Amino acid sequence: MSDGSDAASIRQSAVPAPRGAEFPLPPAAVPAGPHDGDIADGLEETYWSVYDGAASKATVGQILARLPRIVRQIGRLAWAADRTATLAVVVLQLASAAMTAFGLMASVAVLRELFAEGPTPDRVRAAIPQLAVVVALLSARALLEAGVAVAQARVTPRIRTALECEFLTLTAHVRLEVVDDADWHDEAYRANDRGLFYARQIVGQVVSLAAALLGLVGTAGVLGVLHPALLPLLLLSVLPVGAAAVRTARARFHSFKRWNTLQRRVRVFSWLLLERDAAAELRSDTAQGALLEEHRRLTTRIAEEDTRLGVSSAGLNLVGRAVGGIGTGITYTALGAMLIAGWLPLAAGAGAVLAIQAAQSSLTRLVDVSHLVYEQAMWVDDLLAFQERCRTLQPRRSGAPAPETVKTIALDDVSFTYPGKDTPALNGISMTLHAGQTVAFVGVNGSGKSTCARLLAGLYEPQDGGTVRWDGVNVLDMDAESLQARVGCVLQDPVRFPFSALANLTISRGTLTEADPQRALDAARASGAEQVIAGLPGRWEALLSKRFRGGQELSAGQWAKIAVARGLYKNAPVLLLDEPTASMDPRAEHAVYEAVLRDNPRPDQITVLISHRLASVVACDRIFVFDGGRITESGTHQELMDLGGDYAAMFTLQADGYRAGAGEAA
Ligand SMILES: Nc1ncnc2c1ncn2[C@@H]1O[C@H](COP(=O)(O)OP(=O)(O)OP(=O)(O)O)[C@@H](O)[C@H]1O
Repeated sequence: MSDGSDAASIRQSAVPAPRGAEFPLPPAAVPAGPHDGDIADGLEETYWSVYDGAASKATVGQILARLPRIVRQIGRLAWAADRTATLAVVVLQLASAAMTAFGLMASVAVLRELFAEGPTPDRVRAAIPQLAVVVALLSARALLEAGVAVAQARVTPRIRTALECEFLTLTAHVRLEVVDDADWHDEAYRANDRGLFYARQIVGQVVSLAAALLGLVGTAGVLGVLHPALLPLLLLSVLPVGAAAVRTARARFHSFKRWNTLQRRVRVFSWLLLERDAAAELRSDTAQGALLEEHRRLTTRIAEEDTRLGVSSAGLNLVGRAVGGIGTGITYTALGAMLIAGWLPLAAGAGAVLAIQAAQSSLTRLVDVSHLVYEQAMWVDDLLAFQERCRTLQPRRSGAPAPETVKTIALDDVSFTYPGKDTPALNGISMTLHAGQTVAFVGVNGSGKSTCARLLAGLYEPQDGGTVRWDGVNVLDMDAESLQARVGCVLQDPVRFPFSALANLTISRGTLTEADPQRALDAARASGAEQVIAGLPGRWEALLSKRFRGGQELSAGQWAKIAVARGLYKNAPVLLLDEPTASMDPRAEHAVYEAVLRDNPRPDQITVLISHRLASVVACDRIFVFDGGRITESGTHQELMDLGGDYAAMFTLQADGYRAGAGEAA
């Protein structure tokens, strides 16, 4: 051990020099939110709003050109989800459109009887059978539409469930380094948040689109039967209505985008004001007022946007109706001329008026829904493209399963760079670990310890030709997930599974329902989780989450013990402990190390311990010191102390701290 003056000089060399003045002062006014500049502008550019307002930018031609593909795509999804229900939707929808057309023809027949020569009572009596037909057809249409709604209600949730299951299966299995990629994460969030949501909505919209289109075709057919010259007349009447509907739909989508942007921002503030995790800090920072002020400012803007949208919609509707009115005026004038010229009987003229009105309302609906479908299809496309991408990012499923036991793991020239990073996290690491050994990884923050552990766990794969071999077999020749099943990992920030205490252990063996009671008890004893679980009402069955009724709250240290128990319960040939005791009290930490590292050495297990508290690694068989992604020193504690390098400097610094504290206390 070095004397005091040596320790002081080592300490001085180990402590990094203070940063120079190159780091600029922050501005005096804090930007209010997660995005600089104007709120709406900042949020509009976020990854998740990429397709918001797409329908307001697309031309009518673009929308029309895409619609058939969208309908085919949704049809395929529906067909795969439920063939019978999909077929029912199509057949019933067609039948309902036919009923509408026949209903119109029957109405013309009623009018013909009413406009015929003769006394009024006779004319009314003569019209009664045709009236009965109209009523029967309308009733049949109502029944068919109800049938469409029932079939649609069957198929829609199935599409959503099928897509959601596929989405989660694919994303939950992608390789770990993919999840580290911020772009992938953004896409996953977007697909989950929007794609799945709109996938459910779009089915109903496509059905409405088909209904509106069939309605339009049906009325055109009726007009063609009444008189072919009525068809150009229909065009004259519906075109201005269509143009007005396009304008209104665009304005609505544009405004919706702005509204949505603000709404998302408001949710951030409501979440912060409500969320349990933020509650303590919010109060201690006395920040409620500041957040409420921001919330109020945004909700005021939303209210303004709502009013603006309402006023502009009213204006656009008025213009639309005026334009439509001109079209209708021209149509009716032409219709009148045809009647005067005797081209058309009066009853057919009245029927034409009914048909034109029906066509106008079908067209308005068609324009509205096609904009909606166009925009929603962007999100659904996005989801499907993301799923395709995830299919190419799955772990290796070829190769033999990893062996149940391992004697030696050898890393040779292993390098690894995280996606999007320029500098490697690991750079030419070589080491050999033997069963029965406990090794430690130490080093400054960011030196590559956890990355190396994850490579050992098969969670990452070596790049640039480096190899990891289990008993001589390259891990790249093994099934990736079977390899991961052979490594128990306890991480510094363990997942707090909102399940029972027992399920929090069994999950490490891939099950929430089947337990090995003796193994669970042994793991709980060795980790110190036994006392935690014993103190819970319900013990093993206690639910570890306050989010649910009857759930229990654990402290960070208690969660750490559960996490260690989980790692031990896995009973794998390799156990990685990545700063598992950082949040434990000193006695609990000591107990874990005693239990895991000293009392319970397993000749068939390789244990890797990552720790910044160097007192806990003293007893390890070998210590690897990491710096900048390389191993700079390795050996036993004594060998490294004798070397007088970084490890000795760090160890002495920590030991000195305790000694100084003890001196002051004395
Ligand atoms: N998921 C990630 N994505 C991108 N870079 C990462 C990721 N995880 C770690 N890194 C980077 O890789 C380098 C090594 O990180 P690593 O977590 O392996 O260090 P460490 O020695 O375990 O650090 P610590 O002691 O702070 O836990 C660091 O520069 C870090 O910023």
